[in-house]
Amino acid sequence: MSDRDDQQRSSGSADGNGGSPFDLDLDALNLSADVTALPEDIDELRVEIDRMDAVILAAIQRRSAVSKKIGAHRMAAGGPRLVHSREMKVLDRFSALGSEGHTLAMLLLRLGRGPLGR
Ligand SMILES: O=C(O)C(=O)C[C@]1(C(=O)O)C=C[C@@H](O)C=C1
Repeated sequence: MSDRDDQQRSSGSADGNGGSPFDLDLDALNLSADVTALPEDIDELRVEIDRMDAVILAAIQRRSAVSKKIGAHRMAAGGPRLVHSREMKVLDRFSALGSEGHTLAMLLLRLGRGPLGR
């Protein structure tokens, strides 16, 4: 079995990306929600929390910047500030997290487009 096969198996999906259509090497970031192999030591677990927060923060900052860039392009071309269909897709995506996913998705959208009504 190849290393690639191993990666695909360990991530638990056929494409090795947790169902993502993107060519993301999520295995390299070690993002598996299976934490059974982690130590039981709280200090060590907190190091992993801190690492995850760094990844999440960087991802949110990049997402916000990309979203602002799209918005600027669209509005410069005379388009609308918001695209409802795209926002629905984001909300749907984060419903994987349950009801709090909606709150998180709304927050991500707000970070990208700025507060409404300005
Ligand atoms: O996809 C777009 O057109 C965007 O402007 C990005 C984005 C987002 O952050 O996901 C932001 C504002 C829009 O209302 C819809 C989606």
